[in-house]
Amino acid sequence: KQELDTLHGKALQELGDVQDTKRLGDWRVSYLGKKSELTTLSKQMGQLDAESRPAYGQMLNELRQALEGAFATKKATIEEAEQNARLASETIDITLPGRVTEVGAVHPISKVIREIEDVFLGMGFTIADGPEVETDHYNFEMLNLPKDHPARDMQDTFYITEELLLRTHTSPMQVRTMERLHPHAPIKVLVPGRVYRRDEDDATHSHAFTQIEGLVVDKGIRMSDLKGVLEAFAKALFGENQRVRLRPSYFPFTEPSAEVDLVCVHCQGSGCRVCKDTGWIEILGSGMVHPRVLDMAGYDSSIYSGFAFGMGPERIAMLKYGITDIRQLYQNDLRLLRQFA
Ligand SMILES: Cc1ccc(OCc2nc(C(=O)N[C@H]3CCS(=O)(=O)C3)cs2)cc1
Repeated sequence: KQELDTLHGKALQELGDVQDTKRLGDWRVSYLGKKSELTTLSKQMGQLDAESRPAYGQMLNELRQALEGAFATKKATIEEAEQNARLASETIDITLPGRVTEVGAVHPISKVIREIEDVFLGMGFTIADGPEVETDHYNFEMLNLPKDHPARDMQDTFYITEELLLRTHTSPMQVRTMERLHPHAPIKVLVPGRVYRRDEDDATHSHAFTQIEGLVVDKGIRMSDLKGVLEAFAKALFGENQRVRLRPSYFPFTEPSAEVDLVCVHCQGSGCRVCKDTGWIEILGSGMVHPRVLDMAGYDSSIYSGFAFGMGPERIAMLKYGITDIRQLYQNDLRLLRQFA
């Protein structure tokens, strides 16, 4: 009896220290398994005298049941603890804020180019793309800028060879379009693209910038068509109550030529430093296509007429979004770019 009580106490004491199912399994093997003391004692029952055997057997069974019970309770406790631990680790706190996925943003210049393209697409223009490495022939000669013309040095040009250069405007692609569609097809084409200038890379100029030019050629195209189209463009981009003003100008490839002003977006025309107190801001250049340009490209200028315009999307973006320094468009400052997401 004494021996069994000691065994009972030892088993329960050890069970108290068991914390996980692995250790629990080991305890079960050592106290209830084939090689356990309990099993050994049971086997030795045969050596007992007959009259004390039933009582002893009874005590052995009670001990086994007690240990089995203690084991089952411990097992349930440990499993519950493990279950709770698992639940705790897998608990998702749904009140936590979501993880924001970083999204990019469209660059203000790209945004403006797309808006400008949409406006002219809506007016039935086609969008064309052309080579950035051009010939002197298409970049200058076909635009009424012969070899000795003084206007050439205005276009500080990156020459690659005597004949090859980086285009200084997107006009060559309009010439190519006329050559492809002449002598009769009407033309309404918009040519956005990168153009290059050699003059110093200062605060307001960059060697490479974007330009968008447009060309309309048909029978009976008049200056009023030019004004109407450009006014519709200005209203689409800068608001319905915008107005445009045409100021006489000169370009070798257009005659007459006109620079187009917008009512100052900053002061609505009352005058400020942005518009130098004139109330107007220049947004683009334009004019009726010079008859020689039409003839050289295969359209008979006695039958056909047309108008053309050219603008810088950087400048349009600056006006539209109130960006005062052109360099801000190239510094990739996220504080600026994020505003266009
Ligand atoms: C066949 C053809 C005939 C005529 C053409 O005239 C395109 C034109 N461009 C301008 C003009 O002022 N452009 C500048 C404005 C700002 S800018 O982006 O630096 C370039 C006026 S008329 C084009 C093609």
